[in-house]
Amino acid sequence: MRGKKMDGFIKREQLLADLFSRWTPGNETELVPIDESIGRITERALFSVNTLPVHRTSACDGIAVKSELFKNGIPDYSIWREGVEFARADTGDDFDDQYDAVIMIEEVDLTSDGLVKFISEDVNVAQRTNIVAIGSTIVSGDLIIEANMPIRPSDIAALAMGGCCMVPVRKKPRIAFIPTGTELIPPQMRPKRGQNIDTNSLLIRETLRALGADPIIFPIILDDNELLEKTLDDALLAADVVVINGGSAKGSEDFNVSLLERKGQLLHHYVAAAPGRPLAVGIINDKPVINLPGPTIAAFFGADWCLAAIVCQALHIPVPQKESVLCTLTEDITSSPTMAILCRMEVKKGDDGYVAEPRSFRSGTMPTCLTSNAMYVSPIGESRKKAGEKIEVELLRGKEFIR
Ligand SMILES: Nc1nc2c(c(=O)[nH]1)N[C@H]1C(S)=C(S)[C@@H](COP(=O)(O)OP(=O)(O)OC[C@H]3O[C@@H](n4cnc5c(N)ncnc54)[C@H](O)[C@@H]3O)O[C@H]1N2
Ligand code: MOO
Repeated sequence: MRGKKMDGFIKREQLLADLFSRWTPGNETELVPIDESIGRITERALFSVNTLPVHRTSACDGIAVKSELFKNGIPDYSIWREGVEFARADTGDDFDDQYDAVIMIEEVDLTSDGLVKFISEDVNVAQRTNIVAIGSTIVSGDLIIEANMPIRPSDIAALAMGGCCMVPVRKKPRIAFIPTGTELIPPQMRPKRGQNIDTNSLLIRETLRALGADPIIFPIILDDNELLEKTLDDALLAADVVVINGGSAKGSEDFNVSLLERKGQLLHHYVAAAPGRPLAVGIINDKPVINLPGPTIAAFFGADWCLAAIVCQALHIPVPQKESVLCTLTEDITSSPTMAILCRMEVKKGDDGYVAEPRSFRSGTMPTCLTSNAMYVSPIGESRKKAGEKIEVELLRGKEFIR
């Protein structure tokens, strides 16, 4: 009996390289208001149109004075009046140009009738003492942020300082996702015999959003060749990339790969990565079309290595790297030397550093696998890892949540 075929498949890296050599993502950009720019990717380097401070300001809470009066030490201040010989000037305040230095408030007492007293004789005042110079925060023409950078809250503050209120960013790639399968029902319904819950529309929608794409989620499409073709045509009109989910293997209703072959160019079917070996990629009307395998964990892995790379290529950014930690493996894991095999892991704090417990997608329930906090992908060539061995696993949830 012929079992599962596990060799002769293309490696993930080569599949992506082949796709990217045949597909040039668009260079579309748009201007977004600064308050909607979080997470977007800068299209070009951005420079300040502002100079701040516009005029010199006080560097501390204090009183502004004329430094020339202090040439010979503290002058006779007994008749000083606020607004004449001195003025209040707190941190960041502008003040009248007759003053050119600021004395910290801790050095003086201000009386209720507007007089001032120096607390100590030991006060040095020179021109520009405690003064923030014009343009010392930012100068018109200064670089604020480079091109192809994701915008964070502190970047937004820098853009605001520089007067960049409409931000040129890369357009979010529109990724159509078509869930296929007559057996599928939405999560709000109770499954009956022969039915299965569509988990992947939500899984992929949120994955794509987090990657910076604009997902277009189609309704569940029955396993009907004509309907699938019509939906694919609609998706190609609406999106930059199309993902058809399910129907990727060899079942009697697995139409999608032949559809892809018929309508465009099929580049690869089956990849040296599991779960999700039957993943297919092709090009139709110069747009990538991915047939992502149906099982939830296969869709997860395919999204993690394939869809993430496609979105990042479209956004001109590198694929985000996950934080990894070195762990001691608690159980043997077997993989196939010809395949990159995903094993979800639960990383815990052990007596002697972190330990990683395998959460197999074959044994155990799926939620323990899907909600686990880490993943390990066996490199090609590796067939086994033994309990007690050290392995580097990638975290899927912050280190601070490891228990
Ligand atoms: N004879 C063979 N059978 C299978 C092979 C093979 O090489 N030869 N490959 C297996 C592998 S590996 C995978 S992975 C799956 C791929 O399945 P398909 O992409 O063809 O998906 P379907 O047949 O439509 O469904 C399989 C399974 O997944 C569920 N599914 C589909 N869509 C969703 C969704 N949106 N949300 C949740 N679950 C979904 C579907 O209900 C089925 O249970 O094929 C193996 N078989
Ligand atoms: O065995 Mo398949 O590679 O995805 O689950």
